[in-house]
Amino acid sequence: MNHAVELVNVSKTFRGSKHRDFLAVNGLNLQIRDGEFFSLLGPSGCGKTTTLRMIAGFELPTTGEVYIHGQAMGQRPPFHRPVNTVFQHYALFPHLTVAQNIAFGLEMENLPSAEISDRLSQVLELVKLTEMRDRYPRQLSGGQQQRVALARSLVKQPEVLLFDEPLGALDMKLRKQMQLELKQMQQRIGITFIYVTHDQEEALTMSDRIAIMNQGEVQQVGTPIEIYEYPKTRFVADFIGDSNFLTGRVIAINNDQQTVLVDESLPIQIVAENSLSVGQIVTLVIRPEKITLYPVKSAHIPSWSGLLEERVYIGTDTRYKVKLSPNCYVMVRVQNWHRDDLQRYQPGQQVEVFVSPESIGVLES
Ligand SMILES: Nc1ncnc2c1ncn2[C@@H]1O[C@H](COP(=O)(O)OP(=O)(O)OP(=O)(O)O)[C@@H](O)[C@H]1O
Repeated sequence: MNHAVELVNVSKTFRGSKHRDFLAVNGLNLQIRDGEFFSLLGPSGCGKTTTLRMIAGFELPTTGEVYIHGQAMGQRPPFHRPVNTVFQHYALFPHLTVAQNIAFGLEMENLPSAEISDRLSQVLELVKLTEMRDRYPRQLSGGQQQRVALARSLVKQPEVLLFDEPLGALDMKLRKQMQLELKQMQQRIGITFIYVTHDQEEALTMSDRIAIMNQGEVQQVGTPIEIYEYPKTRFVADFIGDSNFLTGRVIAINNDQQTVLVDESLPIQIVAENSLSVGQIVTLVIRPEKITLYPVKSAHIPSWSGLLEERVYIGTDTRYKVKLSPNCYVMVRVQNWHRDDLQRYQPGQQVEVFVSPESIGVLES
């Protein structure tokens, strides 16, 4: 398969003061496909920006190699790489119009004016700024300024576009709108986007695939559905969305269903991808919204009995805290379909807690 970008065993150590070195990126192997919207997601300081800067050529790896369309980048400077970076702080020239800002890079390359004009009109159309071509940056909204910054990169026709938290400065509503616009634009032009963000919802909304990073290492690479529904590590399950983590011991295995005992008194059926053995200690990952509450026990539905201790109304959903045993609690999220649902369960009430075996993740621990 043709990879747009490949990182082979890439590490970056920064020399600190008093010879204290800092390993910001540790033995990264990544393959980013041609035409893919790929995000690097992780908490502050996990090495996302450093990884992006090594692809762009602003930093050189301490070890390993970056390949772009099969070519080793070695020590090539940024302007000799077929990539372009869109930053959060888009420095538009205040004294140049939208069109002049976008065409600036092409003029520096001394391209023929007919070609500049053609490419400019195409890109203006693409980012829907044709009507605003003669305005100055101060006459534009934040979102429009961001589109000019994007157009300025697109007009250079890079094979790969790199984004470092490009929407960080925008307010929530505009940010959401720009997320959709960016995604649609990427699909229209079909080039590879590599996108750095610490915002999980943003990554889930826009990406074809996501790499979750922590402390300089990739924890998991997958589609948004794979990452959310099948987290492979506790870090991923905790970082993306909310999770209940329950420690359990495998007590029985029959066919593809296993029975796990949680907190030594609460049996539950699970379906594990990997083979488990009786006696093994595992961590169960249960998303709060995968849990169903019932007011009374049913003979047909296996459930845990619990005491509803807390209820928090959060608009779209209500969040409950249910005590299953003296040391074991679960958080439950129930969607507020009808206004009547809001009063259905009261703190102090006994409830039944049900989770389908297919909805339970298993981490071996
Ligand atoms: N030039 C540098 N010199 C020394 N340390 C650096 C340098 N650049 C980054 N680091 C350190 O490397 C680590 C990774 O930084 P990086 O900017 O890649 O993280 P990040 O995941 O992008 O975080 P953020 O979301 O906060 O930007 C951090 O601990 C940072 O302090």
